[in-house]
Amino acid sequence: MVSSFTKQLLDLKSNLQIARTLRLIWSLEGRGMLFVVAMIVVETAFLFSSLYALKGLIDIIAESGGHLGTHVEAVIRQILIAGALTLFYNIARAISFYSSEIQSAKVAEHLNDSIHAKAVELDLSFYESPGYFDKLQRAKEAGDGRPHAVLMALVDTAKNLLSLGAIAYLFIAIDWLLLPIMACFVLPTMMVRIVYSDKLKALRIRNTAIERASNYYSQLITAESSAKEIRSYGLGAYLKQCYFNIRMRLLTERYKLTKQQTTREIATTALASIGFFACMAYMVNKAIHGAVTVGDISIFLVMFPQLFSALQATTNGISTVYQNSIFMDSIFDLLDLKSTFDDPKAARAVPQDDEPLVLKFEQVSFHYPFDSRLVLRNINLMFPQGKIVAIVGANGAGKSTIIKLLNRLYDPVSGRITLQGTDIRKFSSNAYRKQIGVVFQDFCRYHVSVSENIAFGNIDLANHESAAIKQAASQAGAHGFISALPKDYQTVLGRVFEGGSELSIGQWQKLATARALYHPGRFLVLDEATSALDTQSENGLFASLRSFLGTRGAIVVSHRYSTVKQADYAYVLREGEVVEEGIPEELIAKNGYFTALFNTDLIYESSDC
Ligand SMILES: Nc1ncnc2c1ncn2[C@@H]1O[C@H](COP(=O)(O)OP(=O)(O)OP(=O)(O)O)[C@@H](O)[C@H]1O
Repeated sequence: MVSSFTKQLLDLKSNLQIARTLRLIWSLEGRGMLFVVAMIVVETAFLFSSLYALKGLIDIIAESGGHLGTHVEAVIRQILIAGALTLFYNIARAISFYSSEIQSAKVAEHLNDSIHAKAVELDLSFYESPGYFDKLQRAKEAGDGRPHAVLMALVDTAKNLLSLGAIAYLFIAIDWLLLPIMACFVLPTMMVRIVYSDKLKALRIRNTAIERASNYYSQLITAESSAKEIRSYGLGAYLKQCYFNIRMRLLTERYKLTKQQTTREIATTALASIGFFACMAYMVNKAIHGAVTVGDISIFLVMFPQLFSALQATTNGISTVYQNSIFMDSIFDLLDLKSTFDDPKAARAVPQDDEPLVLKFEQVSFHYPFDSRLVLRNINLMFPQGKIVAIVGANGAGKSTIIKLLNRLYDPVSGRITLQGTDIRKFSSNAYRKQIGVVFQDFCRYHVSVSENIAFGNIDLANHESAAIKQAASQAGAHGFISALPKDYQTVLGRVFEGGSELSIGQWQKLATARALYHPGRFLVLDEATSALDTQSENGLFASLRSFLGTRGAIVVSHRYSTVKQADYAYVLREGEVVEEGIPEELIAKNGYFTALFNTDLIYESSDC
């Protein structure tokens, strides 16, 4: 038992996390926290002074031997002192409670902000790693209240130690023997608590992975994204059972431990009660012989439960500090992650002149961060501003990967991507990305207003002109359905918020296109941006694409010939390599892989003619 307690105290990693947590709190809310600590000390001082004043009062009453008349003044003075101290104690307690709540909320907000800043700062490769998700999930699970919990547990422990010191002083003042006698009877209960809090902590760590599995099932059962399939495949009962089985496994282990703890605690608290009565008998015996006063006995009666709870709170406090430090570990793990690509210290300015820009892939090869398989091999591509360039290929050929590299979400493993002859790694990634508006294949549906959905395309703009937003929507073919929404451009979308309107997948896709068109970049990337559009909408978009592109360049990924044939140039990708390239009509004439890819479309086209 003792070894587990000392193990906790000597656990170096936990100690480092506690120190770092305190440094974090200090850096965020140092003064406020000092105030909280000071108020707690003041509160404790008032509590024990008021108790001591009460003891004095009882002693005066007892000494008067039933003739209070001669002691009235002393009694009134003592009552006033005890009353004033109790009042000050209550005020100090209220102030320390209020200030600690405020400080805790402030620290929690700062911490949430840091976690969000880290999630935004890290590059996309982190989202490929299950390890990152584990860290993010653990940090989120740890909760923003942990630093405060560590601090409060430390402060409470200090406060309880102060109380123990004050109680010990009072007991010694009555009779020093009381202290060792009670320690013998009370300590076993404390030990049981320490040992079982340690065992509970170990159980929690052991079961983290199972706990996550149960969270996964719970999320699956309740999420909107899985609601349709769960109903149509009738998966509800099965998934519910999976969740239940895991929870039962977790609960059974927990119950077993709690049961053991309870039986041991019953025995040790019985021992503590024996200790209490032994001390009482000892005190009464001394009182009979006039060695202690009635005030001493009264204060002993008041102090004994205080001693018990202060000891209990001290040991619990130490356990809480260490348990919370494990959670802080998860938060610090996340905050310590470093982005894998750093912007250059002296970043080049992205060319702003009117001269048309050219983006180039030069001998680019690439594999994803956690997969050594090359998905692009020595590819050369050219995207000039003012032209529409198509990238075509079968599923898995590497088209979307090119778009991710183009947007500098990853860097090539060899070769380079250039803008106007300069390696794009020499620009700041934010400034570079401002040149490219993208509709990703798996675009995002923002559950905010229609206007915001479009304005997100150029969030740095100070004022969003509603005419410009409408223009982007019209170009994307979205204006019609937006006008029919209850509050047209001010309608909140999705079902996450009260009164939101849901769109069809095709309508969401048109909105994503409007967002990219609203983007100020000189290139527009459409990665299968019309996959959910009806033929009429798709034809409408591409028929006018060239006119509203103006001087911008476009890079279009599509599986439909009707779209690809609008391009000035096309690259044909097969298993990560460019196997054909040229003007679409010439590629058809070649009758090679390009023609094979669009065979069915071509048959339809010719039958339409
Ligand atoms: N995050 C990833 N980690 C590892 N491999 C990936 C990742 N994303 C894609 N891949 C692999 O890279 C290859 C190219 O994928 P990519 O998404 O670029 O294909 P695509 O041509 O866009 O296909 P589709 O037409 O189906 O959209 C595939 O073999 C795929 O398995």
